[in-house]
Amino acid sequence: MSLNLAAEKQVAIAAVRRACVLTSSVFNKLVKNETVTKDDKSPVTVGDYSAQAVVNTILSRTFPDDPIVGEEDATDLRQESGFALRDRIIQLANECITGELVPGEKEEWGLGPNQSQSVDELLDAIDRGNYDGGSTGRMWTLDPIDGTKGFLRGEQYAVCLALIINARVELGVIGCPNLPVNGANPSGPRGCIFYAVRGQGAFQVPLADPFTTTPTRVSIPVLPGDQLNLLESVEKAHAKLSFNELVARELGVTRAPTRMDSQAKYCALARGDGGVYLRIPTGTGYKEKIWDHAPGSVLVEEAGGIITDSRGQPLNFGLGRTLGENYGVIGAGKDVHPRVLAAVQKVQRESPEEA
Ligand SMILES: Nc1ncnc2c1ncn2[C@@H]1O[C@H](COP(=O)(O)OS(=O)(=O)O)[C@@H](OP(=O)(O)O)[C@H]1O
Ligand SMILES: [Mg+2]
Ligand SMILES: [Mg+2]
Ligand SMILES: [Mg+2]
Repeated sequence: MSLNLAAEKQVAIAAVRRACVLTSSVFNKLVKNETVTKDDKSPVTVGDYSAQAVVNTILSRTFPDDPIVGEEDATDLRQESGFALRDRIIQLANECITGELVPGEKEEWGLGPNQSQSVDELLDAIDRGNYDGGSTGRMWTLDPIDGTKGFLRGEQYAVCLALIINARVELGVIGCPNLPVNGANPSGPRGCIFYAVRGQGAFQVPLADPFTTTPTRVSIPVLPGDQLNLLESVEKAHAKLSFNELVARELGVTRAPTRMDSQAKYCALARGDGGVYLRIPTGTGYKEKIWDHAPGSVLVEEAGGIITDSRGQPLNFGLGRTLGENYGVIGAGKDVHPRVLAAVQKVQRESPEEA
């Protein structure tokens, strides 16, 4: 049964749209000391923190009882060494949240021009993302900037938000400020939002034109010789690209893969720009985070695709902040997915050193 979730969808799209405007403008103003390295060596910028503050503030005003699993937390910003960064984040978040309504947003979701939030309010909003997750009830999951490395390079990144109810992703919204609106015209206008409510289909809407919504579908290969376009990570540390080469060979794919940061890969798959999402872990024991896959998975499923791990198991969003025992992610259209899964498993059997 499909849930309605009309209000949740509108709030989530409005919040993601605001965060996209914020992060695009931050990119143009970013200076060197506005990026810090987290304990796991990954980068985080004033853009990530302020986008999480904005989205969490909007969600908390509308759905005050819903917990949020967000990527970032404000611990570093509460220490004296983080005060300069903190002040910049507060300024950016307040500018964004008190700015003009974004189209499609209702008055009561945003904050008025005189409603700047205090430092504590915004740090607490960031920390609303500290929920541990779990298998029951409602929770949101937020990646304020997915693909921070892509963001810093001026390439693909995404603002990603999903609503999970009883461990099932029911709503996903992904904003891609740098993704061409038309995949067939890469030099054309950029910036789009993708969204899906389970049972209601998947859609794309340009960031600049919120009233032109188009349904998206995964592509269906017509001829047996049709070349699949593999969508892969950019960072070698995130996915084993040599494994992907063996899978491509097994599938008879000779065209070069498309490498792209972030859940923009799921969006490309959902609108038929790519044929396969393939992410095989590098064997370091890294556990995938739910915010890196929740919105993308419902989007692709609603666009007619299938998402599993490399064993063919569904992704389990009910185990906490990570996907736990899921190993790797394979996404593709219904007809293609079984072929890719078989190819992955064959390579795992025949080249165990790669698996
Ligand atoms: N070691 C390792 N293995 C797998 N995944 C990792 C790893 N380290 C980080 N991450 C997460 O990867 C997120 C970005 O994924 P991408 O697919 O965009 O990767 S890539 O940048 O294109 O390679 C990235 O998301 P963001 O931190 O939001 O950018 C991380 O959550
Ligand atoms: Mg990160
Ligand atoms: Mg991420
Ligand atoms: Mg992130």
